[in-house]
Amino acid sequence: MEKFDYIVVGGGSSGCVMASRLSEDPGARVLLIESGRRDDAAFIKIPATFFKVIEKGRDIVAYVGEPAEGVNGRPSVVLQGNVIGGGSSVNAMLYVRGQAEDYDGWAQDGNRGWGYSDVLPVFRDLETNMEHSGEFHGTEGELHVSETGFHHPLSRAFIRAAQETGIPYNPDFNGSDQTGVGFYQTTTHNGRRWSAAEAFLRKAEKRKNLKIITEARVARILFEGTRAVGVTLEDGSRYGAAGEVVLCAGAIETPRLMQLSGIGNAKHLSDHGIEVVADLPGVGENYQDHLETTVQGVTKDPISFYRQDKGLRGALHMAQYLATRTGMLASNVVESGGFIDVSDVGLPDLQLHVLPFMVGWADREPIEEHGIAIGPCFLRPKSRGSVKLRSADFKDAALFDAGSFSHNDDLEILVRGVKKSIEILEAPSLARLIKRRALPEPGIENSDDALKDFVRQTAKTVFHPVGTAKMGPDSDSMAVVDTELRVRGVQGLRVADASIMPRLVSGNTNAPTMMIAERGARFITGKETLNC
Ligand SMILES: Cc1cc2nc3c(=O)[nH]c(=O)nc-3n(C[C@H](O)[C@H](O)[C@H](O)COP(=O)(O)OP(=O)(O)OC[C@H]3O[C@@H](n4cnc5c(N)ncnc54)[C@H](O)[C@@H]3O)c2cc1C
Repeated sequence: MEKFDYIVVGGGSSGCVMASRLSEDPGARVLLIESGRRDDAAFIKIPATFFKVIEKGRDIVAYVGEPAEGVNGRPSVVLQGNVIGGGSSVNAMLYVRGQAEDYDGWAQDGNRGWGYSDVLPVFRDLETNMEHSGEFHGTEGELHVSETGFHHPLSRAFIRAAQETGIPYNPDFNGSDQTGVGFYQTTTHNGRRWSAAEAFLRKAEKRKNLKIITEARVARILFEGTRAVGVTLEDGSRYGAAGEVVLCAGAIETPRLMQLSGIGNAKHLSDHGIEVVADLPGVGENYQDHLETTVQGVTKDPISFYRQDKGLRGALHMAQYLATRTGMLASNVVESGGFIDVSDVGLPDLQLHVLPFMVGWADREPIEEHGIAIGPCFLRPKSRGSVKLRSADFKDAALFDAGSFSHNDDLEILVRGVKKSIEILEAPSLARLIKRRALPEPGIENSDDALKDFVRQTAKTVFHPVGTAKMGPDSDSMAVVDTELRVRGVQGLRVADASIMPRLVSGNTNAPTMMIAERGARFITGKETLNC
């Protein structure tokens, strides 16, 4: 059995950061195992073609949840990256950290050392921001953050229209106040996607002490007693870890791997004939995700992204992009949006993702016309779901319940979000471009019941699953990892991905997940300690 000091399971957003940091010490032998292929596909690199990556499906996995009452019996379909870079190679590239209050809330729940003042320096250390500098932004990190070089006229019109409804313009959602509308900062650099792989792995993969295996799935963590000592792959091959195994497989696969390996709710594991290594009832529980619905308007003129990838027009966009890295293909598509407080709670509780075309979903064909889509998305869900085992067989998909709208407040926020989005669509700067509203059907905003039904029928994830191996203090019986991300009840095992978030942050999850991995690596290498 080949032996390493550290084995990192999953080469996604967190795994790239982790493998890069652990291999900085030339004396440490590090193995990174990724189930997907390398991130060589051209569509991964070009910002606007991330839709093609999703359409083609080669570099993503779709997790299909149980049909849920909250979404009119529809199953949740949650896409996740299955490629080097993981989510950061297939996502919409929005760089958003969330609110200071998110992290202060984690700390108030007993996670000492995870307040905003603790995590802000880490965000800054990782970042090179092309526009912003000062208290909130870094200028020397590996992660390039910039505004894309292309802003669609519909994105600009949205920003003006939203201001006409009273929402302020905000040039920096990662600054002192998240409130407002504007252009998103993105993980792009010189017109290309800047994934965690580009930022952290490209340099590290040249090191002799880092071995990367792709297209290989970890099936189980190996234990000697309660110490993690390695992993077994699907094909039966084994690798040893003299130091630690670090789980970075994402919020669906990480808890599944833990359960398959004997870490989880003892009763659930025993029901599937799995020998219990550690009884941790929190594994796979506390699943949270962001859901959004959609408000769409058909434009008078053929100005949107609709069919811009086809025929001669598509070829011209590609030629411009290849020659100059500019034009529509340099756009991350979800260029604009914002954060608003629709429930008068004193902080934004709703995010808007705006697309300069009318998008469909797994169970909803796109409207075949030019238009704009405004996606209201709740920020701090109260609903909870779970990831459990269907069987002890690794090949069986997880029994996954997204818990969509299991708490009514989440539904109410989206109803308010739809009303606000309609108001924006009807404000002068957009109204002059819009021929008719396509979704929701005009008139239904007069009935809250009809709006609720519309939300249940159209709500979809924005692919931010977290929380299934949550961090928490000793007093929390559902905590899976301690504040240095060590799995409770065992030795030599940590989780350093999106699973550890106790509560979902108020925004997109890629930047927070990389921050978590960076801290995890600092704890492992002893660069930082919380003495927990
Ligand atoms: C389509 C999409 C759009 C998104 N848009 C945005 C956005 O614009 N901005 C933003 O901030 N966030 C966005 N996100 C979310 C963000 O990308 C994720 O929160 C983040 O990537 C999670 O990082 P992670 O390391 O926890 O998991 P991942 O990045 O998913 O990494 C997990 C990795 O582990 C691998 N893996 C899983 N199981 C195994 C196994 N058994 N053996 C070996 N390898 C395994 C997977 O293939 C994957 O590469 C988006 C996500 C998606 C899918």
